[in-house]
Amino acid sequence: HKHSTSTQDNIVQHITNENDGEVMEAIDTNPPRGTRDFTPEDMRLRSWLFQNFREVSRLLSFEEVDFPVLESEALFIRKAGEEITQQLYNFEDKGGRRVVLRPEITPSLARLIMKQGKSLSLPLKWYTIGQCWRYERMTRGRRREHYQWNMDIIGISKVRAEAELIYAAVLLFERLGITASDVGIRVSSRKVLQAVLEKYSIPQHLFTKVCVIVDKLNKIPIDEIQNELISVGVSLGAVKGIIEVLSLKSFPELEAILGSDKEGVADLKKLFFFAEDYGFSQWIQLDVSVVRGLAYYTGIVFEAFDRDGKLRAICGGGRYDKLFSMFGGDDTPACGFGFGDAVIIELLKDKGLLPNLSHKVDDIVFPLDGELEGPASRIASALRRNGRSVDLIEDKRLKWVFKHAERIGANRLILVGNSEWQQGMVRVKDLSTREESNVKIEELC
Ligand SMILES: CC(=O)Nc1cnc2ccccc2c1
Repeated sequence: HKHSTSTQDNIVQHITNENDGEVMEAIDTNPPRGTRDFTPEDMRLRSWLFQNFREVSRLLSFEEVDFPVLESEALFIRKAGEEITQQLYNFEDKGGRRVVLRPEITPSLARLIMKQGKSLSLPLKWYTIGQCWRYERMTRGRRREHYQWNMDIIGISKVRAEAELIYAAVLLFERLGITASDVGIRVSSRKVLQAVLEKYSIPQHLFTKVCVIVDKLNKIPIDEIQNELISVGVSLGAVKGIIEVLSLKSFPELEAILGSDKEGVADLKKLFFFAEDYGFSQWIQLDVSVVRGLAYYTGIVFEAFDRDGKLRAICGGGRYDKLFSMFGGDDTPACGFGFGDAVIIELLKDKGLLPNLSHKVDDIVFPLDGELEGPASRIASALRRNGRSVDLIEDKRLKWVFKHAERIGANRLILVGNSEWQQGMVRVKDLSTREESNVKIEELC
Protein backbone atom coordinates (compact mmCIF):
# COMPACT_ATOMS: atom_id res chain seq x y z
CA HIS A 1 0.00 0.00 0.00
CA LYS A 2 1.14 3.57 -0.43
CA HIS A 3 1.13 6.23 2.20
CA SER A 4 2.70 9.52 1.27
CA THR A 5 3.65 12.60 3.27
CA SER A 6 4.05 15.69 1.14
CA THR A 7 6.18 18.68 1.98
CA GLN A 8 6.27 21.96 0.05
CA ASP A 9 9.50 21.44 -1.76
CA ASN A 10 9.74 17.83 -2.55
CA ILE A 11 7.22 15.10 -2.61
CA VAL A 12 8.83 11.98 -1.26
CA GLN A 13 6.77 8.86 -1.41
CA HIS A 14 7.41 6.12 1.06
CA ILE A 15 6.51 2.91 -0.68
CA THR A 16 6.43 0.21 1.91
CA ASN A 17 7.45 -3.00 0.27
CA GLU A 18 5.08 -5.52 1.85
CA ASN A 19 7.43 -8.44 1.28
CA ASP A 20 10.24 -7.49 3.60
CA GLY A 21 8.76 -4.38 5.23
CA GLU A 22 11.82 -2.39 4.15
CA VAL A 23 11.00 1.24 3.33
CA MET A 24 12.34 2.14 -0.11
CA GLU A 25 12.26 5.90 -0.73
CA ALA A 26 11.18 6.93 -4.21
CA ILE A 27 13.06 10.06 -5.20
CA ASP A 28 11.21 13.20 -6.20
CA THR A 29 11.73 13.31 -9.95
CA ASN A 30 11.06 17.05 -10.27
CA PRO A 31 14.07 19.35 -10.67
CA PRO A 32 14.62 21.92 -7.91
CA ARG A 33 12.01 24.68 -7.67
CA GLY A 34 12.23 27.27 -10.43
CA THR A 35 14.57 25.17 -12.57
CA ARG A 36 13.97 23.20 -15.78
CA ASP A 37 15.02 19.93 -17.33
CA PHE A 38 15.56 19.85 -21.08
CA THR A 39 14.21 16.76 -22.84
CA PRO A 40 15.70 15.95 -26.28
CA GLU A 41 12.85 17.93 -27.88
CA ASP A 42 13.39 20.91 -25.55
CA MET A 43 17.13 20.70 -26.16
CA ARG A 44 16.73 20.76 -29.95
CA LEU A 45 14.84 24.07 -29.68
CA ARG A 46 17.36 25.51 -27.21
CA SER A 47 20.32 24.42 -29.36
CA TRP A 48 18.66 25.91 -32.42
CA LEU A 49 18.24 29.25 -30.60
CA PHE A 50 21.80 29.18 -29.24
CA GLN A 51 23.17 28.29 -32.69
CA ASN A 52 21.56 31.48 -33.95
CA PHE A 53 23.11 33.45 -31.07
CA ARG A 54 26.50 32.01 -32.00
CA GLU A 55 26.11 32.68 -35.72
CA VAL A 56 25.22 36.35 -35.14
CA SER A 57 28.19 36.66 -32.76
CA ARG A 58 30.42 35.21 -35.49
CA LEU A 59 29.01 37.56 -38.13
CA LEU A 60 29.96 40.51 -35.92
CA SER A 61 33.42 39.05 -35.19
CA PHE A 62 32.75 38.57 -31.47
CA GLU A 63 34.91 36.02 -29.62
CA GLU A 64 33.36 33.50 -27.24
CA VAL A 65 34.37 33.57 -23.56
CA ASP A 66 33.06 31.80 -20.46
CA PHE A 67 33.02 32.21 -16.67
CA PRO A 68 32.07 30.13 -13.64
CA VAL A 69 28.39 30.14 -12.71
CA LEU A 70 29.69 30.37 -9.13
CA GLU A 71 31.11 33.81 -8.25
CA SER A 72 32.14 35.73 -5.14
CA GLU A 73 29.15 37.48 -3.62
CA ALA A 74 31.20 40.69 -3.45
CA LEU A 75 30.99 41.04 -7.23
CA PHE A 76 27.26 41.70 -7.01
CA ILE A 77 26.86 43.69 -3.80
CA ARG A 78 25.45 47.05 -4.93
CA LYS A 79 23.50 49.55 -2.87
CA ALA A 80 21.10 50.81 -5.51
CA GLY A 81 18.19 48.59 -4.54
CA GLU A 82 18.10 46.64 -7.79
CA GLU A 83 15.81 43.62 -7.87
CA ILE A 84 18.67 41.51 -9.18
CA THR A 85 20.82 42.17 -6.09
CA GLN A 86 17.91 41.62 -3.73
CA GLN A 87 17.39 38.12 -5.11
CA LEU A 88 20.94 36.82 -5.03
CA TYR A 89 21.18 33.05 -4.97
CA ASN A 90 23.86 33.36 -2.30
CA PHE A 91 25.32 30.96 0.29
CA GLU A 92 28.41 30.22 2.31
CA ASP A 93 30.59 27.46 0.95
CA LYS A 94 32.38 24.88 3.09
CA GLY A 95 35.39 27.20 3.26
CA GLY A 96 33.23 29.91 4.77
CA ARG A 97 33.36 31.98 1.58
CA ARG A 98 30.35 34.08 0.62
CA VAL A 99 29.48 32.94 -2.91
CA VAL A 100 26.56 33.27 -5.36
CA LEU A 101 25.15 31.59 -8.39
CA ARG A 102 25.64 34.59 -10.72
CA PRO A 103 22.50 36.63 -11.46
CA GLU A 104 24.06 38.22 -14.57
CA ILE A 105 27.21 37.98 -16.67
CA THR A 106 28.63 41.52 -17.03
CA PRO A 107 30.45 41.75 -13.65
CA SER A 108 32.27 38.46 -14.40
CA LEU A 109 33.31 39.86 -17.76
CA ALA A 110 34.63 43.02 -16.11
CA ARG A 111 36.49 40.88 -13.57
CA LEU A 112 38.24 38.85 -16.29
CA ILE A 113 39.15 41.99 -18.27
CA MET A 114 40.65 43.55 -15.14
CA LYS A 115 42.47 40.33 -14.29
CA GLN A 116 44.10 40.37 -17.74
CA GLY A 117 44.80 44.11 -17.42
CA LYS A 118 47.38 45.65 -19.79
CA SER A 119 47.96 42.37 -21.63
CA LEU A 120 44.66 42.90 -23.46
CA SER A 121 44.61 45.07 -26.58
CA LEU A 122 41.35 46.96 -26.84
CA PRO A 123 38.78 47.07 -28.28
CA LEU A 124 37.39 43.66 -27.42
CA LYS A 125 34.15 42.16 -28.62
CA TRP A 126 33.27 39.19 -26.44
CA TYR A 127 30.16 37.01 -26.13
CA THR A 128 28.96 34.15 -23.99
CA ILE A 129 25.79 32.15 -23.45
CA GLY A 130 25.44 31.32 -19.78
CA GLN A 131 22.96 30.29 -17.12
CA CYS A 132 22.02 32.98 -14.60
CA TRP A 133 20.25 32.53 -11.29
CA ARG A 134 17.99 34.38 -8.90
CA TYR A 135 16.44 33.33 -5.63
CA GLU A 136 12.99 34.72 -5.22
CA ARG A 137 10.14 33.50 -3.09
CA MET A 138 8.24 31.06 -5.25
CA THR A 139 5.06 33.00 -4.49
CA ARG A 140 5.40 34.44 -7.98
CA GLY A 141 6.10 31.00 -9.43
CA ARG A 142 8.74 32.54 -11.66
CA ARG A 143 11.78 30.67 -12.81
CA ARG A 144 14.99 30.87 -10.79
CA GLU A 145 17.31 30.31 -13.72
CA HIS A 146 17.54 31.22 -17.36
CA TYR A 147 20.19 31.30 -20.06
CA GLN A 148 21.42 34.61 -21.37
CA TRP A 149 23.30 35.47 -24.54
CA ASN A 150 25.62 38.35 -23.64
CA MET A 151 27.39 40.55 -26.16
CA ASP A 152 29.88 43.15 -24.91
CA ILE A 153 32.17 45.68 -26.59
CA ILE A 154 35.02 46.86 -24.37
CA GLY A 155 37.19 49.88 -25.17
CA ILE A 156 35.02 51.85 -27.57
CA SER A 157 33.55 55.07 -26.15
CA LYS A 158 31.72 56.13 -29.30
CA VAL A 159 28.11 55.41 -30.11
CA ARG A 160 29.15 53.17 -33.02
CA ALA A 161 29.53 50.41 -30.41
CA GLU A 162 25.89 50.70 -29.35
CA ALA A 163 24.90 50.65 -33.03
CA GLU A 164 26.82 47.37 -33.49
CA LEU A 165 25.02 45.86 -30.50
CA ILE A 166 21.55 46.93 -31.59
CA TYR A 167 22.36 45.68 -35.08
CA ALA A 168 23.35 42.30 -33.60
CA ALA A 169 19.99 42.01 -31.84
CA VAL A 170 18.14 43.02 -35.03
CA LEU A 171 20.13 40.46 -37.04
CA LEU A 172 19.13 37.77 -34.55
CA PHE A 173 15.46 38.72 -34.77
CA GLU A 174 15.58 38.68 -38.57
CA ARG A 175 17.24 35.24 -38.57
CA LEU A 176 14.35 33.92 -36.48
CA GLY A 177 11.75 35.42 -38.83
CA ILE A 178 10.78 38.29 -36.54
CA THR A 179 10.23 41.68 -38.22
CA ALA A 180 10.12 45.32 -37.14
CA SER A 181 6.33 45.05 -37.08
CA ASP A 182 6.57 42.33 -34.42
CA VAL A 183 9.26 43.90 -32.26
CA GLY A 184 10.47 47.42 -31.52
CA ILE A 185 13.56 48.63 -29.66
CA ARG A 186 13.13 51.51 -27.23
CA VAL A 187 16.25 53.64 -27.00
CA SER A 188 17.22 56.36 -24.58
CA SER A 189 20.23 57.60 -22.64
CA ARG A 190 20.73 57.88 -18.93
CA LYS A 191 22.55 61.13 -19.67
CA VAL A 192 19.10 62.58 -20.41
CA LEU A 193 17.93 61.64 -16.94
CA GLN A 194 21.20 63.02 -15.55
CA ALA A 195 20.46 66.35 -17.29
CA VAL A 196 17.03 66.42 -15.66
CA LEU A 197 18.53 65.79 -12.22
CA GLU A 198 21.01 68.64 -12.81
CA LYS A 199 18.17 70.88 -13.96
CA TYR A 200 16.51 70.29 -10.58
CA SER A 201 19.91 70.34 -8.83
CA ILE A 202 19.42 66.87 -7.41
CA PRO A 203 22.73 65.63 -5.93
CA GLN A 204 24.69 63.27 -8.22
CA HIS A 205 24.85 60.46 -5.62
CA LEU A 206 21.08 59.92 -6.08
CA PHE A 207 21.46 59.25 -9.84
CA THR A 208 21.78 55.44 -9.67
CA LYS A 209 18.96 55.04 -7.15
CA VAL A 210 16.69 57.27 -9.22
CA CYS A 211 17.42 55.16 -12.32
CA VAL A 212 16.56 51.91 -10.54
CA ILE A 213 13.30 53.41 -9.28
CA VAL A 214 12.36 54.97 -12.62
CA ASP A 215 12.97 51.63 -14.34
CA LYS A 216 9.83 50.39 -12.60
CA LEU A 217 7.69 52.85 -14.57
CA ASN A 218 4.87 50.95 -16.34
CA LYS A 219 5.51 48.07 -13.91
CA ILE A 220 4.24 49.61 -10.67
CA PRO A 221 1.73 52.47 -10.14
CA ILE A 222 3.06 55.97 -10.84
CA ASP A 223 2.33 57.19 -7.30
CA GLU A 224 4.52 54.40 -5.88
CA ILE A 225 7.30 55.63 -8.18
CA GLN A 226 6.81 59.16 -6.87
CA ASN A 227 6.82 57.97 -3.25
CA GLU A 228 9.99 55.97 -3.76
CA LEU A 229 11.69 58.95 -5.44
CA ILE A 230 10.70 61.21 -2.56
CA SER A 231 11.83 58.60 -0.04
CA VAL A 232 15.37 58.63 -1.49
CA GLY A 233 15.45 62.42 -1.24
CA VAL A 234 14.16 63.77 -4.56
CA SER A 235 12.13 66.96 -4.19
CA LEU A 236 8.48 66.91 -5.26
CA GLY A 237 9.17 69.49 -8.00
CA ALA A 238 11.99 67.35 -9.35
CA VAL A 239 9.75 64.25 -9.23
CA LYS A 240 7.21 66.03 -11.41
CA GLY A 241 9.98 67.15 -13.76
CA ILE A 242 11.37 63.62 -14.05
CA ILE A 243 7.95 62.08 -14.74
CA GLU A 244 7.30 64.74 -17.37
CA VAL A 245 10.59 64.15 -19.21
CA LEU A 246 10.10 60.37 -19.11
CA SER A 247 6.98 60.67 -21.26
CA LEU A 248 8.89 62.32 -24.13
CA LYS A 249 8.99 60.39 -27.40
CA SER A 250 10.62 62.79 -29.87
CA PHE A 251 13.80 64.80 -30.26
CA PRO A 252 12.06 68.19 -30.67
CA GLU A 253 10.21 67.64 -27.36
CA LEU A 254 13.43 66.55 -25.69
CA GLU A 255 15.43 69.51 -27.00
CA ALA A 256 12.69 71.90 -25.97
CA ILE A 257 13.13 70.74 -22.37
CA LEU A 258 16.86 70.06 -22.22
CA GLY A 259 18.37 72.05 -25.10
CA SER A 260 20.07 70.35 -28.06
CA ASP A 261 23.66 70.62 -26.86
CA LYS A 262 23.16 68.04 -24.15
CA GLU A 263 25.55 65.09 -24.57
CA GLY A 264 22.75 62.57 -24.13
CA VAL A 265 20.70 64.10 -26.92
CA ALA A 266 23.73 64.30 -29.23
CA ASP A 267 24.57 60.62 -28.59
CA LEU A 268 21.03 59.54 -29.42
CA LYS A 269 20.97 61.62 -32.62
CA LYS A 270 24.20 59.93 -33.74
CA LEU A 271 22.71 56.51 -33.02
CA PHE A 272 19.61 57.26 -35.08
CA PHE A 273 21.88 58.52 -37.87
CA PHE A 274 23.96 55.30 -37.83
CA ALA A 275 20.76 53.27 -37.86
CA GLU A 276 20.13 54.45 -41.44
CA ASP A 277 23.42 52.97 -42.67
CA TYR A 278 22.98 49.74 -40.71
CA GLY A 279 19.39 49.43 -41.90
CA PHE A 280 17.68 49.13 -38.54
CA SER A 281 15.87 52.52 -38.42
CA GLN A 282 12.49 50.78 -38.56
CA TRP A 283 13.30 48.92 -35.35
CA ILE A 284 14.28 51.76 -33.01
CA GLN A 285 12.31 54.54 -31.36
CA LEU A 286 13.26 57.21 -28.87
CA ASP A 287 11.58 56.54 -25.53
CA VAL A 288 12.99 58.43 -22.57
CA SER A 289 11.15 56.16 -20.12
CA VAL A 290 13.71 53.44 -20.86
CA VAL A 291 16.39 53.42 -18.16
CA ARG A 292 16.89 49.65 -17.57
CA GLY A 293 17.13 48.38 -13.99
CA LEU A 294 20.85 47.84 -13.59
CA ALA A 295 22.80 50.32 -11.49
CA TYR A 296 25.90 50.52 -13.66
CA TYR A 297 24.48 51.89 -16.93
CA THR A 298 25.80 55.39 -17.70
CA GLY A 299 24.76 56.27 -21.24
CA ILE A 300 22.62 54.88 -24.05
CA VAL A 301 20.25 52.14 -22.89
CA PHE A 302 17.85 50.06 -24.98
CA GLU A 303 15.38 47.21 -24.73
CA ALA A 304 13.46 45.19 -27.30
CA PHE A 305 9.73 44.74 -26.77
CA ASP A 306 6.90 42.96 -28.54
CA ARG A 307 4.60 45.49 -30.17
CA ASP A 308 1.53 43.54 -28.98
CA GLY A 309 2.64 44.44 -25.44
CA LYS A 310 1.98 40.94 -24.10
CA LEU A 311 5.49 40.01 -23.00
CA ARG A 312 8.28 41.32 -20.79
CA ALA A 313 11.38 42.83 -22.38
CA ILE A 314 12.96 40.41 -24.89
CA CYS A 315 16.52 41.71 -24.46
CA GLY A 316 18.16 44.83 -23.16
CA GLY A 317 21.45 46.54 -22.58
CA GLY A 318 23.42 49.76 -22.64
CA ARG A 319 26.63 51.60 -21.95
CA TYR A 320 28.41 51.05 -18.62
CA ASP A 321 31.50 53.26 -18.64
CA LYS A 322 31.95 53.30 -14.86
CA LEU A 323 31.77 49.58 -14.02
CA PHE A 324 35.54 49.04 -14.22
CA SER A 325 36.31 52.04 -12.02
CA MET A 326 33.59 50.84 -9.60
CA PHE A 327 35.68 47.66 -9.32
CA GLY A 328 38.82 49.70 -8.70
CA GLY A 329 40.07 49.45 -12.28
CA ASP A 330 40.78 51.99 -15.03
CA ASP A 331 38.07 54.04 -16.69
CA THR A 332 37.40 51.58 -19.54
CA PRO A 333 34.41 52.40 -21.78
CA ALA A 334 32.07 49.46 -22.33
CA CYS A 335 28.60 48.55 -23.51
CA GLY A 336 26.68 45.33 -23.92
CA PHE A 337 23.37 43.55 -23.82
CA GLY A 338 21.76 40.43 -22.35
CA PHE A 339 19.27 38.34 -24.32
CA GLY A 340 17.29 35.76 -22.29
CA ASP A 341 16.21 32.32 -23.53
CA ALA A 342 12.63 32.52 -22.28
CA VAL A 343 10.72 35.54 -23.61
CA ILE A 344 12.02 35.05 -27.16
CA ILE A 345 10.57 31.52 -27.22
CA GLU A 346 7.19 32.83 -26.02
CA LEU A 347 7.31 35.41 -28.82
CA LEU A 348 8.14 32.79 -31.45
CA LYS A 349 5.24 30.66 -30.18
CA ASP A 350 2.86 33.67 -30.43
CA LYS A 351 4.06 34.36 -33.98
CA GLY A 352 3.92 30.73 -35.10
CA LEU A 353 7.64 30.86 -35.80
CA LEU A 354 8.78 27.88 -33.74
CA PRO A 355 10.89 25.64 -36.00
CA ASN A 356 9.92 22.00 -36.49
CA LEU A 357 13.02 20.16 -35.33
CA SER A 358 13.20 16.38 -35.32
CA HIS A 359 15.87 13.88 -34.33
CA LYS A 360 17.87 13.37 -37.53
CA VAL A 361 19.66 10.12 -38.28
CA ASP A 362 21.30 9.24 -41.61
CA ASP A 363 21.21 5.43 -41.50
CA ILE A 364 19.58 2.66 -39.53
CA VAL A 365 21.52 -0.59 -39.61
CA PHE A 366 19.68 -3.81 -38.67
CA PRO A 367 20.97 -7.43 -38.73
CA LEU A 368 18.19 -9.71 -39.96
CA ASP A 369 19.35 -12.47 -37.63
CA GLY A 370 21.57 -13.09 -34.62
CA GLU A 371 24.86 -14.11 -36.17
CA LEU A 372 24.86 -11.03 -38.41
CA GLU A 373 25.28 -8.65 -35.46
CA GLY A 374 29.06 -8.63 -36.04
CA PRO A 375 28.80 -7.64 -39.71
CA ALA A 376 26.13 -5.06 -38.80
CA SER A 377 28.51 -3.44 -36.26
CA ARG A 378 31.27 -3.48 -38.86
CA ILE A 379 29.05 -1.65 -41.35
CA ALA A 380 27.81 0.85 -38.75
CA SER A 381 31.40 1.58 -37.71
CA ALA A 382 32.54 2.18 -41.30
CA LEU A 383 29.59 4.50 -41.98
CA ARG A 384 30.24 6.44 -38.74
CA ARG A 385 33.90 6.84 -39.64
CA ASN A 386 32.62 8.39 -42.87
CA GLY A 387 30.64 10.92 -40.88
CA ARG A 388 27.23 9.37 -41.16
CA SER A 389 25.01 9.20 -38.07
CA VAL A 390 23.96 5.58 -37.61
CA ASP A 391 21.42 3.95 -35.30
CA LEU A 392 22.49 0.30 -34.89
CA ILE A 393 19.46 -1.75 -33.85
CA GLU A 394 19.21 -5.19 -32.33
CA ASP A 395 16.67 -7.34 -30.45
CA LYS A 396 13.83 -5.81 -32.38
CA ARG A 397 11.32 -7.21 -34.86
CA LEU A 398 11.54 -5.93 -38.44
CA LYS A 399 8.07 -4.37 -38.14
CA TRP A 400 9.30 -2.25 -35.25
CA VAL A 401 12.42 -1.24 -37.19
CA PHE A 402 10.38 0.07 -40.14
CA LYS A 403 8.20 2.16 -37.83
CA HIS A 404 11.26 3.43 -35.96
CA ALA A 405 12.95 4.41 -39.23
CA GLU A 406 9.88 6.44 -40.25
CA ARG A 407 9.55 7.96 -36.77
CA ILE A 408 13.07 9.34 -36.52
CA GLY A 409 13.22 10.38 -40.16
CA ALA A 410 16.22 8.28 -41.19
CA ASN A 411 17.44 8.61 -44.76
CA ARG A 412 18.28 4.93 -45.30
CA LEU A 413 17.39 1.60 -43.74
CA ILE A 414 20.26 -0.88 -44.18
CA LEU A 415 19.28 -4.52 -43.63
CA VAL A 416 22.09 -7.06 -43.19
CA GLY A 417 20.78 -10.39 -44.51
CA ASN A 418 22.55 -13.73 -44.83
CA SER A 419 22.34 -14.30 -48.58
CA GLU A 420 23.30 -10.71 -49.45
CA TRP A 421 26.16 -10.74 -46.93
CA GLN A 422 27.58 -13.88 -48.56
CA GLN A 423 27.93 -11.81 -51.74
CA GLY A 424 29.39 -8.81 -49.84
CA MET A 425 26.10 -6.93 -50.21
CA VAL A 426 23.41 -5.42 -47.99
CA ARG A 427 19.81 -4.48 -48.71
CA VAL A 428 19.25 -0.71 -48.68
CA LYS A 429 15.86 0.96 -48.53
CA ASP A 430 15.98 4.68 -49.37
CA LEU A 431 13.33 6.13 -47.03
CA SER A 432 12.68 9.22 -49.14
CA THR A 433 12.31 7.54 -52.56
CA ARG A 434 11.19 4.20 -50.99
CA GLU A 435 13.45 2.40 -53.50
CA GLU A 436 14.99 -0.86 -52.34
CA SER A 437 18.24 -2.17 -53.80
CA ASN A 438 21.19 -4.44 -53.00
CA VAL A 439 24.37 -2.42 -52.53
CA LYS A 440 27.99 -3.54 -52.31
CA ILE A 441 29.39 -2.85 -48.82
CA GLU A 442 32.19 -0.68 -50.21
CA GLU A 443 29.64 1.49 -52.07
CA LEU A 444 27.67 2.29 -48.93
CA CYS A 445 29.89 5.40 -48.28
C1 LIG B 1 11.39 34.85 -18.07
C2 LIG B 1 12.51 34.34 -17.16
O1 LIG B 1 12.71 33.18 -17.01
N1 LIG B 1 13.24 35.28 -16.52
C3 LIG B 1 14.29 35.04 -15.69
C4 LIG B 1 14.57 33.79 -15.10
N2 LIG B 1 15.61 33.62 -14.30
C5 LIG B 1 16.46 34.63 -14.02
C6 LIG B 1 17.57 34.44 -13.21
C7 LIG B 1 18.43 35.49 -12.96
C8 LIG B 1 18.20 36.73 -13.51
C9 LIG B 1 17.10 36.93 -14.30
C10 LIG B 1 16.22 35.90 -14.58
C11 LIG B 1 15.13 36.09 -15.42
